[in-house]
Amino acid sequence: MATNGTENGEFSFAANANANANTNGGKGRNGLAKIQTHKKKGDEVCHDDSATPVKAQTIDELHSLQRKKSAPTTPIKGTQGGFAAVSEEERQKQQLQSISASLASLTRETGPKVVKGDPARKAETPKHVTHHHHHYTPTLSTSDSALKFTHILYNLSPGELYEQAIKYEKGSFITASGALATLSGAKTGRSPRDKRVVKDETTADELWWGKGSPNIEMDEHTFLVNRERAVDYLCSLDKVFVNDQFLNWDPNHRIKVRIVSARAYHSLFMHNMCIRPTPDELEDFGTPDFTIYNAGQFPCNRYTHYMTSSTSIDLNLGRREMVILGTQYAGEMKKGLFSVMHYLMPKRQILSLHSGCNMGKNGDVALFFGLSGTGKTTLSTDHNRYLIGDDEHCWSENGVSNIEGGCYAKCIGLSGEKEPDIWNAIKFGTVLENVVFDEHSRDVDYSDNSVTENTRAAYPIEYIPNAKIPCVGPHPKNVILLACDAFGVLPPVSKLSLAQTMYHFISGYTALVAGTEDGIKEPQATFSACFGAAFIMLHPTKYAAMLAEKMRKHGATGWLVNTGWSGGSYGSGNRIKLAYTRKIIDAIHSGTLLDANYAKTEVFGLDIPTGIEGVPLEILDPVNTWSDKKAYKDTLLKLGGLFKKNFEVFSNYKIGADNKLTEEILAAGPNF
Ligand SMILES: Nc1ncnc2c1ncn2[C@@H]1O[C@H](COP(=O)(O)OP(=O)(O)OP(=O)(O)O)[C@@H](O)[C@H]1O
Ligand SMILES: O=C([O-])CC(=O)C(=O)O
Ligand SMILES: [Ca+2]
Ligand SMILES: [Mn+2]
Repeated sequence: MATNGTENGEFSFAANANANANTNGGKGRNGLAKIQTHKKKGDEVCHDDSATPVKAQTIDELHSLQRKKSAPTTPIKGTQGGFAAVSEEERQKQQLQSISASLASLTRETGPKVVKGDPARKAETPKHVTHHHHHYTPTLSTSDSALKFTHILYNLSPGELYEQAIKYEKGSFITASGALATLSGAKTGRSPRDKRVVKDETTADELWWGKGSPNIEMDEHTFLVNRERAVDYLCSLDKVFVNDQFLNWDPNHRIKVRIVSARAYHSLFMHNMCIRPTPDELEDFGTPDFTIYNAGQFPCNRYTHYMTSSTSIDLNLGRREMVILGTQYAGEMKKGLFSVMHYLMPKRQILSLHSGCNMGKNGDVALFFGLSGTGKTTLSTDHNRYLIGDDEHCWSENGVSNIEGGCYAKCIGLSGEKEPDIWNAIKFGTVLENVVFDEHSRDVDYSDNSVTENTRAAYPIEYIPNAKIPCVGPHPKNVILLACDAFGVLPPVSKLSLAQTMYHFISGYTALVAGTEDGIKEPQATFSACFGAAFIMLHPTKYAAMLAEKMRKHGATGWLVNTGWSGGSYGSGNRIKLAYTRKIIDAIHSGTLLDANYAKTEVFGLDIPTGIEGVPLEILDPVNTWSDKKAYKDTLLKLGGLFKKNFEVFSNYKIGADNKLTEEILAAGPNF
């Protein structure tokens, strides 16, 4: 035995100490006391750990053991009648060919060379390399871009996306509750004035264009210029994220979407917001019905026709493609796809709705319409009811279905006491946009609007404990129209006739408070047809007629709920307590409000209940809560006038089969 531990020419403190331990009773050669570990009887060698040895010879080998090779994302289908199905190798090749085809430039002969996997993992040599070839004969012309590989990070899991975000995207952090905090860059909300739709022979006739329409026209050629810009940008990167997912829980009307993006944040956001395919469904995915090219970090070219800023969100219904340039706000993808559904679904006699939706234990379904910030997510997330969805739905002959696989909740002022289900959904896997947190504890301060007022959480719907999965339900019984009336003159709740429901649906009113920085501002009335004019593709009366028809057929009751101010306008009154609004909503669901006694209000002619359990009597008629009665009347007339003015453009349109409903709707507005 070597005496100084230099066996094999190596020096080891442990070996040295052990050797000494045997010869001089615990004293090292230099007289220092040896650090004594448990000395087992009869064991002459002192081990510094008794665990079983690691099964690796090198550090690299050790690390390679840590990650188990996962089953292929999509398992190989069983063989049928002795004939082998497509081999895994072949299937992977086809999938990559499809992705290369998606990313193909329209002016060069081949799609990019794509390879699966993270370029950072050099050890893993690319196995499946694919080039997409157009059908004409390739020429020998080539470019630098044709020589390089683009790595495809395909349907990554939340864990993988967290790591990509944290390693490569500045501003990505794990919060104390496990969510991924991200920044969406310069844009923290949607850019409706930069959203363009290709006007071609078909869409020129089908879509709503002109005054009031959200569809700003662009031509096909300009679309292709922007598409090429986005595709070239994406292919120039070392890696892009590709998500293949679904929209719409109604299996007969499911839409396959592919999202190509440059950021892990975008991939995780869409992973949460769209419906996640099972491995089997992914295997049969084939060609997507719609593709998004999100090159949001790259601006559009101001020399390109139609471009008025560095942002452009372009929809081409004919090509079934959307291109995003110059905005990283993830909501553009969500709402862009919603626009597509607002086009595709009505073609199939299915009504698409900007609404939340939930269902009681007895199967009674309620829809919650309302503009941004009026309470769709907050009120459809109800501990006593099943959540079908918080924002986008379809109403077909078979009932309702959620379009999405996740929720997108506003976070400003969020508290665990007031909104426990949303609070608890902000955990591992959830994307938290633009929030502020403590740099050490990573506790989020939901009251902090330093980055933006529009802080958001995107989480899979199953993070809400009583989510109804699959997210479908029977025909709605109640249709609740939410308005956040910062003027404080609309009653907290009123029961609507069918004509009134249509009037308020087409009006799409809310009044939010403009920026609060330079002191108190006047409430700003917003009218947005169908409570989502920014996303509709056809004329509002088309959707209104479908809603009226469905409500009549299925005997649904309409309600108008003011989740805004009481006791005065913004500045003197206060926002109605969420607890009271919840009591009102409870009474609608249970049916007790349907049977209550009602009184009519002046100007708007609304039927207001004379009592609701758990809600102070005096707030039910807003006139009681204003100390200055004249100011109340003036404000009421002012708002009534705004409604009238807004509705003028709709007075020439026929809604439904005959003129009767149209006349009733026109008469159902404010009267003074
Ligand atoms: N009485 C009330 N009723 C409903 N919401 C209230 C009330 N008082 C305050 N709020 C707050 O208003 C906000 C409503 O936002 P919510 O996320 O539900 O909007 P949304 O209608 O889903 O909008 P979006 O379409 O933009 O997602 C929440 O922050 C909620 O806490
Ligand atoms: O789309 C968004 O950014 C948020 C949202 O739900 C809406 O505005 O209706
Ligand atoms: Ca919402
Ligand atoms: Mn919304």
